[in-house]
Amino acid sequence: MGYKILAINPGSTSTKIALYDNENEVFTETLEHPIDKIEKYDKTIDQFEMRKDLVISFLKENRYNIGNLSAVVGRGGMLPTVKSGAYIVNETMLDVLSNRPVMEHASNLGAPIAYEIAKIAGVKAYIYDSVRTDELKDIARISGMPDIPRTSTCHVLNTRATAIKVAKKYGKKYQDMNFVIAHLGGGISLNVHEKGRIVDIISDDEGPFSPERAGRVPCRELIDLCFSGKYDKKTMQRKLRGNGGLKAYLNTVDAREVEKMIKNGDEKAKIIYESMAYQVAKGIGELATVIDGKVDVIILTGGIAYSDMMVSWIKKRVEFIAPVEIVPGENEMESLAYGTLRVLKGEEAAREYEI
Ligand SMILES: Nc1ncnc2c1ncn2[C@@H]1O[C@H](COP(=O)(O)OP(=O)(O)O)[C@@H](O)[C@H]1O
Ligand SMILES: CCCC(=O)OP(=O)(O)O
Repeated sequence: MGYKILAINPGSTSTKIALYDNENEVFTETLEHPIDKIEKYDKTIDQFEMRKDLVISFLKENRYNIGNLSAVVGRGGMLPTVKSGAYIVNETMLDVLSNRPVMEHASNLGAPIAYEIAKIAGVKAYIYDSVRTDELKDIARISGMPDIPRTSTCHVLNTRATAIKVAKKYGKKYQDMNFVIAHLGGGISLNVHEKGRIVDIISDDEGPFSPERAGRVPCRELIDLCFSGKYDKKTMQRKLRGNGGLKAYLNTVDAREVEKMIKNGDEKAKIIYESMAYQVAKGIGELATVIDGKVDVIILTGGIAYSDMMVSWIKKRVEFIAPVEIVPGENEMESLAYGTLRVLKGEEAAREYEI
């Protein structure tokens, strides 16, 4: 039987949608949202109607019959804590994402949009491998400041699907291998998978800077800057996420642009870009210690893993730990669809969300 799955992935300035017929992609479309339109909304959830209407209009204009869908899946948002895999979207989840998400993030719109479209189709809506999947070991939760325990926020969707793929390539089960994975996108995060469980992570504010994020910065100076009176809270948040990293140093979030600058002899661009590689390598080394160095494979994934320059810089520092596999791209639409397909086929169970 052919399962038809609609995947919805809201990003900061676009909503990606994709239709899958079993494992086969029927189409992927990026619905762009001009920044001036997005900026007029106070909270992320306020963009719900606008983005949902755009998705439905696109499907109607292209004569896709919503009634034919078997399931709809959205990127899982900033929920307090969830397990890996699939959850059925329910009213409790929608309430949390609408009224008290852990953080403002476009992924908070994934479940509500999926839910509305699934309602029209008369099928279930799911989220899969939410950014807030938290399987950390207790020892990983201690931060050094009791007020701020460590929790897990990282690129679970792509990294877990990629690890499952690489395990297959090695002729093994994901649950039988250990991976350290770096997702190199507009934001960078790393995680360590021990026998099928993400036991520790380095989130996008604990480690390497990235094209648009500052990563870990010296705390004392950060506090001073926050209280300097120079910046309001929103501006400080944007310095960490949105206007940090490559954007702050080189005024672009496009790694390809940075590589052009380097090829044209720009020394500043070179040291900044190489420092990003250096920090990613440091993160990989840090996470290797979590599993006593017993790393089967290191994986580099995300858009910047297309870059030979970046990959070679990271590889030379970490390949003494384990073989390095490169799986470029963010692969999120496929990961959402394949995860949901496993649920529809009965290979995995979907959880009911509760607080
Ligand atoms: N061939 C490439 N070489 C270097 N960087 C690339 C290449 N293709 C995409 N990128 C970079 O990947 C980043 C986006 O990563 P991606 O995982 O696709 O996005 P996001 O995290 O925004 O979803 C951008 O900085 C982009 O410049
Ligand atoms: C690191 C948590 C997930 C996240 O920030 O995703 P994006 O980089 O896609 O915004």
